[in-house]
Amino acid sequence: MKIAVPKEIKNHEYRVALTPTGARELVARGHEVTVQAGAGEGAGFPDADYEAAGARLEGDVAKVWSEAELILKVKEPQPEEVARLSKGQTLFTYLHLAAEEDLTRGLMESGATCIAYETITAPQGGLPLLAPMSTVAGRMAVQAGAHSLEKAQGGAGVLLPGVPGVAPARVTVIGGGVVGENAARMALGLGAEVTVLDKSIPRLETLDDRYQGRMKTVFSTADSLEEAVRESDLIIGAVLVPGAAAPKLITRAMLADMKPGSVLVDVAIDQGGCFETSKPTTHAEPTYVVDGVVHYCVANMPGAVARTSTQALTNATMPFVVALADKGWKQALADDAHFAEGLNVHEGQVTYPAVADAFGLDCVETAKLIG
Ligand SMILES: NC(=O)C1=CN([C@@H]2O[C@H](COP(=O)(O)OP(=O)(O)OC[C@H]3O[C@@H](n4cnc5c(N)ncnc54)[C@H](O)[C@@H]3O)[C@@H](O)[C@H]2O)C=CC1
Ligand SMILES: CC(=O)C(=O)O
Ligand SMILES: [Mg+2]
Repeated sequence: MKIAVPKEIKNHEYRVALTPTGARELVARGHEVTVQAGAGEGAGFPDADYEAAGARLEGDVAKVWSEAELILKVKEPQPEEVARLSKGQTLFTYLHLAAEEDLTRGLMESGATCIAYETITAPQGGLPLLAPMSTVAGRMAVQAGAHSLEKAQGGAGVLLPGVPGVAPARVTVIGGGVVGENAARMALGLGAEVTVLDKSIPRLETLDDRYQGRMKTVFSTADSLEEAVRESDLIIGAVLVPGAAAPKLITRAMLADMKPGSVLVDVAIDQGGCFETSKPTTHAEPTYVVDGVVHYCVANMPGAVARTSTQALTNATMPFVVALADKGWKQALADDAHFAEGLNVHEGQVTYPAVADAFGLDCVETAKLIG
C-alpha cells in the first residue's frame, strides 16, 4: 500500500505519525512509505533516518497527499489539509469531530474514509490510542497550571507545594480517568492538596485504592463542583464522554466564586472543553484571563514534548497502522470490532453516533459498511 506521512502543520505541533522504526517495519512488509521532508525533525527524527529505513522523502506536500492510499497524521486535518483529501483515501489520525462541525462537514465532502485514534476501544475497556497522549497531557497539565499560577502569568502567585508554615495549594481534578489520574499523581508528587471529582464510583474506588487516601475522591455533583470552585487554586478539566462534546461543568457565573488569580486548565478542550469560558489556545499563546481567572486551553498539549509523545503515540498506533496497510481499512475493521469503533466518516457519511448527534446528521452503522 502507498502510505504517506505529512509534516504536521498545527500551531507548534512537532509530533510525527510514524517513526523511522515504524517506517522500517512497513517497508519490510512490502509497503511504499513516503515521508514529507522534515516531518520528523521536531520529534528528533531526521530525514536521513527515514531514508535509511527504506522510506521515500518527498518535498512537495501536494504530492505527499495526492499519491497516497493511506495517510497517517497526528492532529485533526487543518482546512488546507482537508482540501487535499479525496475519495478512496484513508486518513488515520486524531479527529475530535464532535467539537468541530466545519471539520466534520469538510471530511464528509472529501469522500475519504476517516478513522479517529480517540474512538478506538480495547477489549479490556478504555481508549488505547487516546491513553498515551492523555498520560502526557495529564502530567503536563500540572506543569502548565503551576506556571500559570505565577504572578507574571496573571496567576495568584501561589506555589503548589507551599513551604513550611504556608499551606500547599488546593488542586481539583474533574474527571479521574487517564488525564485526571496522571494530573492528580503529578500534583500529589509536587506536594499539593489534591481532590478528584468523577461521576464513576468504580473509578473513584480505583483511585482511592491506588493512592491510599493521599488524594480525596469526591462524587461529582453540582454541590461538589461549587465547592471546588470556591476552594481551589488550580482546577484541571479532564472529563470525557467518548466521542461526544464535553459537558460544560463550570459556567461563567461560577467564575465569580473563584479566588482571583486562580487557574483553570481545560485538557478536555479538544472535545470542546468542560468550562463555559474555555476556547482553544495554542502553545504560542496558551492562556487568557476571564473574570480574573487564568485559562489554559491548549488543544495539542503533547505536541510540546514531541519526542516523548511521538514515541508513546506510535507504540500504540503501530499495530493498527500495520493492520490497515496489510488488509485495507474494510478488512482491518471487519476483523476487529474495537478498531471498527474508530471509523467516524466514510464517503460522505458520518458513522460515529455521538458525532452525528452533535450536528443533527444521519449516522450509518459501521457494521453495514464492512459487512
Ligand atoms: N488538550 C490535549 O492536548 C489533550 C486532551 N485530551 C483530552 O482529555 C480528555 C480526557 O481524556 P481521558 O482522561 O483519556 O478520558 P477517560 O475516559 O480516561 O476519563 C474521563 C473521565 O471523565 C469522567 N467523567 C465523564 N463525565 C463526567 C462528569 N460529568 N463529571 C465528572 N467526571 C466525568 C469519566 O467517568 C472518566 O473517568 C479527553 O477529551 C481527551 O481527548 C487528551 C490528550 C491530550
Ligand atoms: C489527544 C490529542 O488531541 C492530542 O494528543 O493532541
Ligand atoms: Mg483540536
